Amino acid sequence: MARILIVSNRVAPITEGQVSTGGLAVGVLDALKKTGGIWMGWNGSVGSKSGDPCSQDENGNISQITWPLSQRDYDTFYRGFANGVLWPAFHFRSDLIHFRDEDYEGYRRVNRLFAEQIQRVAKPDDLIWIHDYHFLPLAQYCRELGLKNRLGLFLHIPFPSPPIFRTIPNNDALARDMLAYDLVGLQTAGDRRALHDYCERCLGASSTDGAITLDGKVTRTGVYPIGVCPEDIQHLAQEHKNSREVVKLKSGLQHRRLIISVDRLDYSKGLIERFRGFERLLDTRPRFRGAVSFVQIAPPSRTDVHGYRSLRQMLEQTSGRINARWTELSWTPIRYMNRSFDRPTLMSFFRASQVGLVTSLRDGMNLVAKEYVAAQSEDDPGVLVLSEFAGAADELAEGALIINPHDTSSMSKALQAALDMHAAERRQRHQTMMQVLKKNDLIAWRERFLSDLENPPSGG
Ligand SMILES: O=P(O)(O)OC[C@H]1O[C@H](O[C@H]2O[C@H](CO)[C@@H](O)[C@H](O)[C@H]2O)[C@H](O)[C@@H](O)[C@@H]1O
Ligand SMILES: O=c1ccn([C@@H]2O[C@H](COP(=O)(O)OP(=O)(O)O)[C@@H](O)[C@H]2O)c(=O)[nH]1
Repeated sequence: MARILIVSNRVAPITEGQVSTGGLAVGVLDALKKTGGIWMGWNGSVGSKSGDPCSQDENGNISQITWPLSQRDYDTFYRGFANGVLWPAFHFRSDLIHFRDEDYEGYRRVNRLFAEQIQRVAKPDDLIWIHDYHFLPLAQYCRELGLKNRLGLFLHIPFPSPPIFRTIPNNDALARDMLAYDLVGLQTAGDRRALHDYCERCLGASSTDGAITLDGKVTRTGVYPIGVCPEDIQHLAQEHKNSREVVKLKSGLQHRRLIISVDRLDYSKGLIERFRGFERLLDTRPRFRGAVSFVQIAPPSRTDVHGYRSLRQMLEQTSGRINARWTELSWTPIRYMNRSFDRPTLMSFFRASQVGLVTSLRDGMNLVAKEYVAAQSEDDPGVLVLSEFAGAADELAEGALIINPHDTSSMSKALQAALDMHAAERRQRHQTMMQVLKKNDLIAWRERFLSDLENPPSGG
């Protein structure tokens, strides 16, 4: 296979022990470890000039080329347009859009800069795999610079329905530029349908199941649900099951049952709804009072983007209120932590719990849901309670308890059912989900996408 050049805004730290809390970085790193390749992107720091200094780090077969963003580019590209306009709209929260012309200009400027960085590194046969909403127009800029490589985009977040996509200023220009890619990959069939619908209805493109054609240019589309490496996770969870952190967790629980959730602190994850669902469980089913603890790990994310700070305040208020209402001298119902943990520790926490709770209001995939399942022991697995609005629900609906996070009472019923579920049913559900995770693992994700990128259908 050709050399792989990956481009994403967030690049995972490849140094052992450093925590990376976003699914894109976690998934791409694991996928790239097996084949090797080049990974280019932002180094996470704000400097005086975007793209300079550009540094190269080698780690095994992965070579990382990263650079800073200037304050202006960080503010306009990352904070302003990517996370203040595209992120809310793609997560069906047009009400949170904060549009400014200078942010859109910054978004385009940084996309041009990334195209120039790619041009410096790319060899003619490289397969260029670009990730996420930060780079909708990047292929167009690469083409303008004369790059002839195969260019693929994988969108990690949902694609909204046409009326919502249309709330994004300049939506038509963005979508047209997106069609400069050779292949656009999406997490679910629903996301792909929404992209096709928009291009047909609003751009006048023609579309078949696997391609969109506009002005004679064909863009292939595909559904590639990102996966995990279940065996690696099983191994991590098993290996760390008696680690210092797990011992601390268990001693705090004092043999109580554990419901666990792990998310970046983001309004798309349904954290307030989840706290209310847990409260309803305590309210309506007294036998769980003092008998179940809920641990919420929520590392802060995008703290300087509109909407995130107020969410944090609301969560503090809500968890504080619930705890003040129910806490006993020897029991605190919600342990809410604004910090991150490394993956081995998280996987061992998952294994030590009875319920994994994912309540996203919209989520591209939600790797935590898949990791939760993979980390369980086969003999005594925990139960996954999963929002129907996370991409993961498309694959795990048979084994998880599927909920609507807006329906507090059905959430609390699902929590009760999960806590009361007999071992035989838990094992059966776990097995069903593990089969899916093994079939659609991270390697399958990478190989299917890259093979479709490398081998266009005849005539494509
Ligand atoms: O880079 P940040 O701004 O700190 O945000 C972290 C990442 O969040 C998003 O992750 C998504 O990708 C996951 C893997 O495919 C998927 O499971 C999840 O549903 C998505 O929300 C974002 O898409 C990434 O670009 C960010 O790096
Ligand atoms: O303290 C933490 C919290 C999360 N994660 C990882 O961050 C990723 C989150 O990905 P997900 O797809 O669930 O959501 P995203 O944050 O990308 O929207 C998962 O691999 C988690 O294991 C982590 O390593 N440490």
